[in-house]
Amino acid sequence: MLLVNDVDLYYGASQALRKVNLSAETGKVTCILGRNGVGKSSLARAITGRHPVRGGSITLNGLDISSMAPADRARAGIAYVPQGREIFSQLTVQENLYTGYAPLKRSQRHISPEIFDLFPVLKSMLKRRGGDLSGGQQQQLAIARALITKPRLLVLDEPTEGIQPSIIKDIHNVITILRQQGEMAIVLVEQYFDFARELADYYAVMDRGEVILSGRGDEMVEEDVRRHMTV
Ligand SMILES: Nc1ncnc2c1ncn2[C@@H]1O[C@H](COP(=O)(O)OP(=O)(O)OP(=O)(O)O)[C@@H](O)[C@H]1O
Repeated sequence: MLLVNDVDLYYGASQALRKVNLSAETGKVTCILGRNGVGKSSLARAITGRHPVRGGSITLNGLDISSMAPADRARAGIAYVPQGREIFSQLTVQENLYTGYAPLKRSQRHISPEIFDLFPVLKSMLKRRGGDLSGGQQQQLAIARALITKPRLLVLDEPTEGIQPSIIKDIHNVITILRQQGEMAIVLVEQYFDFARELADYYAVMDRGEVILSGRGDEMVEEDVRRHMTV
C-alpha cells in the first residue's frame, strides 16, 4: 500500500504539488488523470524519488520513503516507467533489460520467463538495439525492465503516449494480468481517458498541482473527469 500524505513539491520557487494525497492498494490500479502541466509527472517523480518533496510524507507498506534516494526506493520495491520511456538506444534489448538488475542482489539477477510471456515480442528482439525498436516496442521494453525487480509498486507515466492502438491493447492486457496477480500496487498516470477508465479501480484527477476529484473507478463520472482533461 502506497500512501502519499499532504505532499508539496517545488521546482525552485514554483510549486508543482500542493498538499497532494493519494493511496494505491496492492492488486489495484490507481489512475492519475489531468491535462498537461497539472503535476501528474511531478507526483510520479515524488513517489519514485526523482525529485525531493518539500512537505508531507510518502510511505510504502508502512515504511517512510519520503527522503530515500531513488535507488533505495527501488530496493524497497518501487519500479518506474518514466514518460518518454528512457530506453538506452545504443544498448541491445537484452542489455536494456539488464539495466533493470541494478537494485537486485547478484543471486536475484535473472530474467524470469514470465517477462517474455507478457512481452513475447521482446524475446525475438534481444539482440536488436533499443533505438531500432518502434515506440510501442520501446514502451514494452521499459515496462519489462521495470518488472525485472518484481516490484511491490509499479508507477507508469503515460504508457500510451504516442503508441499505436494494437500495442496500447497489449499494454492494457499486461496491466490487467499484473493486477490479477495481486502482488503489486499500480499507479498509472494517463491522459487517454478510455484507457484509464477501463483500468482504474481508483482514480484521482489533478488540476494545478492539486487532486481535485477522486474516487472509485466504477463511480467515475465521465463528464466530470473530462471537464478537467480538456483545455
Ligand atoms: N524540471 C522542471 N523544472 C521546472 N518546472 C518544471 C519541471 N518539470 C515540470 N515543471 C513544471 O511543473 C508543472 C507540473 O509539470 P508536470 O510535468 O508534473 O505535469 P504533467 O501533468 O505531468 O504534464 P504532462 O502531461 O505535460 O507531462 C508544470 O507547470 C511544469 O512546467
